[in-house]
Amino acid sequence: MNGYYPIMLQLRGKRCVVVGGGSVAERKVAGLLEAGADSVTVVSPALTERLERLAAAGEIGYVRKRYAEPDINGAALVIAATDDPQVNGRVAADAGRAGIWVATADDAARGDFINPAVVRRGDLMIAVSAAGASPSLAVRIKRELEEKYGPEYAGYTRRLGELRKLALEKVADESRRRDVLRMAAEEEEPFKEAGESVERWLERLLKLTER
Ligand SMILES: C[C@@]1(CC(=O)O)c2cc3[nH]c(cc4nc(cc5[nH]c(cc(n2)[C@H]1CCC(=O)O)[C@@](C)(CC(=O)O)[C@@H]5CCC(=O)O)C(CC(=O)O)=C4CCC(=O)O)c(CCC(=O)O)c3CC(=O)O
Ligand SMILES: NC(=O)C1=CN([C@@H]2O[C@H](COP(=O)(O)OP(=O)(O)OC[C@H]3O[C@@H](n4cnc5c(N)ncnc54)[C@H](O)[C@@H]3O)[C@@H](O)[C@H]2O)C=CC1
Repeated sequence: MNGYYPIMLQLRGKRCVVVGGGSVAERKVAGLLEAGADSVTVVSPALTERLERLAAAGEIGYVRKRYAEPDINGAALVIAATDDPQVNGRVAADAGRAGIWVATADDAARGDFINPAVVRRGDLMIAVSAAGASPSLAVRIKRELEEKYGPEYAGYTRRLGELRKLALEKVADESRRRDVLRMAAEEEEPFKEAGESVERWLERLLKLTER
């Protein structure tokens, strides 16, 4: 069994380098951009059409050549996604020596992290991993979760965030505040009340927690 520690990384302002420009690299780049990474550079002699477009639009940096060690200078995160296991191995070794977090698309054992399958609904993020045993299982479970947690959860999560901010300001009693916030996250029909202002929502929940 593989042990992994799940964390949510803030990538804003961090240099991310993807080595390789094929279909796997394209998926990894898309994931980095969705996560808000603002400094993504691809190193590869060739790019997919979509990566070409992203490079032309300035959304990603592009170094048109085969990988060499200096390409990962100053990186915080590196993903090796070429179709050449030897190149991926060199990237992993170079990054390892430089103390840079690295993942390899062809052999998880050589890297420091792996990418889970992800459902994003605004600030709500659900990540599924089988630690490399079966990417297809992670994808299947992601699809099931997409059905259960639809696009409406983006707005619901945003409102919960606003409610929590307001409660932190207005409800001094810690245990009552915790009750209110737990109830808000468990409301049976959270979307029925979507027209309700956050202030009214808080009032209603406070009434429900009155002894
Ligand atoms: C270890 C890991 C390392 C990493 O890449 O991070 C890894 C490794 C490998 N994947 C392989 C194959 C496939 N990968 C996918 C898809 C995804 N793979 C992803 C993650 C991971 N893949 C990490 C572990 C995830 C975990 O378990 O937690 C996802 C979830 C996220 C992402 O890539 O961002 C993304 C779905 C995105 C989405 O749809 O949401 C599909 C299905 C498809 O393409 O539809 C197939 C074919 C079917 C199959 O094999 O099941 C191969 C064999 C290659 C070969 O045959 O040569 C290896 C190499 C190996 O196993 O050593
Ligand atoms: N982790 C995952 O989710 C998956 C991983 N894989 C693995 O990922 C590998 C790559 O798959 P694809 O993207 O489909 O292959 P691909 O053939 O579409 O792309 C390979 C890319 O690597 C580039 N490349 C080759 N040598 C290079 C070098 N020396 N320096 C920089 N770039 C170089 C090529 O120009 C090309 O852009 C596969 O060989 C497989 O082992 C495959 C499927 C899923």
